[in-house]
Amino acid sequence: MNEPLHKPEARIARFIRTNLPAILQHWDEFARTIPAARHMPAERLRDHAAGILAAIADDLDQPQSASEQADKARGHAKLHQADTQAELHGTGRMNDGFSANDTVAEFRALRASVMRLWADADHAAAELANDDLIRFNESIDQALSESLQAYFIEKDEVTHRFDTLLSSTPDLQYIVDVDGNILYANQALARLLGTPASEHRLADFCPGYAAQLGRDLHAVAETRATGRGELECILADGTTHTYRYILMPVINQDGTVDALTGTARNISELKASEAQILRNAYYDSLTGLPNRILFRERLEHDVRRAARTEFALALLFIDLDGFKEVNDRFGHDTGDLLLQQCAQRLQACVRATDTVARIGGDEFTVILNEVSRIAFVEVLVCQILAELARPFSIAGKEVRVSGSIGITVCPQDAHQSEDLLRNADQAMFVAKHAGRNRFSYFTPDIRDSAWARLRVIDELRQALARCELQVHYQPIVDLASNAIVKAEALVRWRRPDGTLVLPQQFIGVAEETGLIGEIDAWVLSQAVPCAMRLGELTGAPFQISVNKSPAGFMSRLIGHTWDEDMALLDRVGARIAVEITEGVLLDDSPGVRDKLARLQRAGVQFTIDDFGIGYSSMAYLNKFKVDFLKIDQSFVKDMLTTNPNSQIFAETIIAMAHRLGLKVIAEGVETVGQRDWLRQAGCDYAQGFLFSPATTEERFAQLLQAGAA
Ligand SMILES: Nc1nc2c(ncn2[C@@H]2O[C@H](COP(=O)(O)OP(=O)(O)OP(=O)(O)O)[C@@H](O)[C@H]2O)c(=O)[nH]1
Repeated sequence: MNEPLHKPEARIARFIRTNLPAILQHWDEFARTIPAARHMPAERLRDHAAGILAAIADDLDQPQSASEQADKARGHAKLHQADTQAELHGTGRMNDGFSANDTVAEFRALRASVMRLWADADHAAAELANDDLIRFNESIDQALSESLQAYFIEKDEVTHRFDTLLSSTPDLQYIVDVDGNILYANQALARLLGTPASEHRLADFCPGYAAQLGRDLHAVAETRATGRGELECILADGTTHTYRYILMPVINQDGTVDALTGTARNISELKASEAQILRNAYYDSLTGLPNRILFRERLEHDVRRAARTEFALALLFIDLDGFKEVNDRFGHDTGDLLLQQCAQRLQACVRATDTVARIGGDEFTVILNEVSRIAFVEVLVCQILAELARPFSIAGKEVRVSGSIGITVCPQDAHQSEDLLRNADQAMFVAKHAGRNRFSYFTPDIRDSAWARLRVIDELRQALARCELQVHYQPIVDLASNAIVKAEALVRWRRPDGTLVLPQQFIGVAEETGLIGEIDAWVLSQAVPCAMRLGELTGAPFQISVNKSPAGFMSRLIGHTWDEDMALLDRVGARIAVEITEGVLLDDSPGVRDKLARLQRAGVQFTIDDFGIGYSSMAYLNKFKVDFLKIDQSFVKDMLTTNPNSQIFAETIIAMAHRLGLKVIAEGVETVGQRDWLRQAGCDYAQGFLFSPATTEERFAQLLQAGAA
């Protein structure tokens, strides 16, 4: 059965439409008291209100059943099917930051404005209570209800979106009151807290920092400045994590602060990688010891501190002896393990306040602080030497090295860290050259001779560039015929002022610095054409021996000259004999073996120099084709005077060489007696001052043409 419809009464609708500007102006004044509306442009405020009033006026024009009217009074009827003006209003106000109360207040103001103007419009008081007014109120209630419903739907959606956003991050996000009680926690924080987050305080996820967080929260609330901090907490799984947190005040419109918002980020990985970067920059990755950079910083710091106390500081420079051989014999991995064990042994010898550092391949330094008596340093150094010389057990193998140690003392020897390091290095060098496995104190003499050595290195480099080196040739005589049959090329260094520098004054330095490679190559480049010229002179191939230093065989530095050597030697073959020491043949490394094989393929002959004073293992004579043995001059020198054993050695070498099909050359022959003895012992060749010292090619050619030395 159809309900009776109310006849439309359009008086208020008409009134609203006719008086809209006045109603809005009235409402406007009222609305201005709403805090959130204060900063909004007047038109936007009015547009919303005008829209709602228009919708209400339209509604009032519609016929209504009694139940529709009742529903409206409770806000349960919908004005239209599509989104109503009121719903749009609610959504808009939510997004404009209005509170629900503000939104309700707007409707109250609208209602009051219409009613006030309606009353002022001179209508009869009785008429005020008529259906129009009731319908108007019902409509406004319905609109208010729709607006609020839309407002809360929008609010829920926005909250959900924010919650999703905040929960998608692994960072902890929170809103807390000033005492740290949680008002909101995102999922990451809620998971850490376990039980509902609202039952917790922020510090509950990190109880050890409750006091710090409490202080920070109050400071932020008071100062309104953003607070920052770091805390470290042990999580439920027992792992320790570092969090960096931010706290920001939520400032109310009246300027007060009841809540704070913030995030806390787990920076444990960042911290770990920062620590790793720091370790890489300051620590040696193999041994874990401070590296050169940190060592320098500590030394500078310790030197400054020592200057403020009455204590001395001692600096030790330790270089392992024979470490290269460990690498060569057992492999680089064993070398690495040895360095690690050395580091541990060194560390175990010193106090926690001292520094052990690895500053290079097999070089370590030790800073000893607060040295009251130098005797203590010496005791410690002896202990270190003993520790390094004690066999190492690496992967089931026994490996042995030793150490050479230089010691310098601050302030006695120097005040600057740079000078101290140089002193200790120079003193180590002295210990090494005095026979290794020992220590040496720095002295001014050491500095002087180190400077002299540096000067020689410098001058030698220049000598090579300025062609100050010369090659002299010493005749090698056939003892049976007394004829010159070969020569040994020997390098000389004549300074521009005419002074001659003897080989023993620069060959050692050249070997240490790798310059020997260049020198050997240069000598060869002179000897090869000389051998050709002398051959033309005599009408038969003439052989010159050149020395090839062990460093020249082993050093990688001079690799570039090796190919140049071979280019020359491939052309001349047996006109060149290469003199090498036993040590070269004992070196089992592939690099040396390869070089010897290349020389042999070129047809070059080999002389073992200084035979009898080195390892004399002789096993290599079986493996490697040698052409000549050179009896060291030390045997020749005293064979007829002080040491008859030298004769026995010489006889033995000659007999053995001949049985192996090798020829023997005696060097350092100075007397007729020595020559005659060697001849009757069966020695094949000899060289020495008795025949001629090394001389220029011109003089040598004259000797050769004269037919005898
Ligand atoms: N296994 C290994 N070897 C290294 C490392 N750093 C440098 N070396 C090697 O260490 C050696 C150091 O050279 P030297 O000090 O001349 O060798 P040494 O045999 O101890 O010589 P002396 O000091 O004269 O006794 C070189 O052969 C380098 O290649 C490393 O980290 N691991």
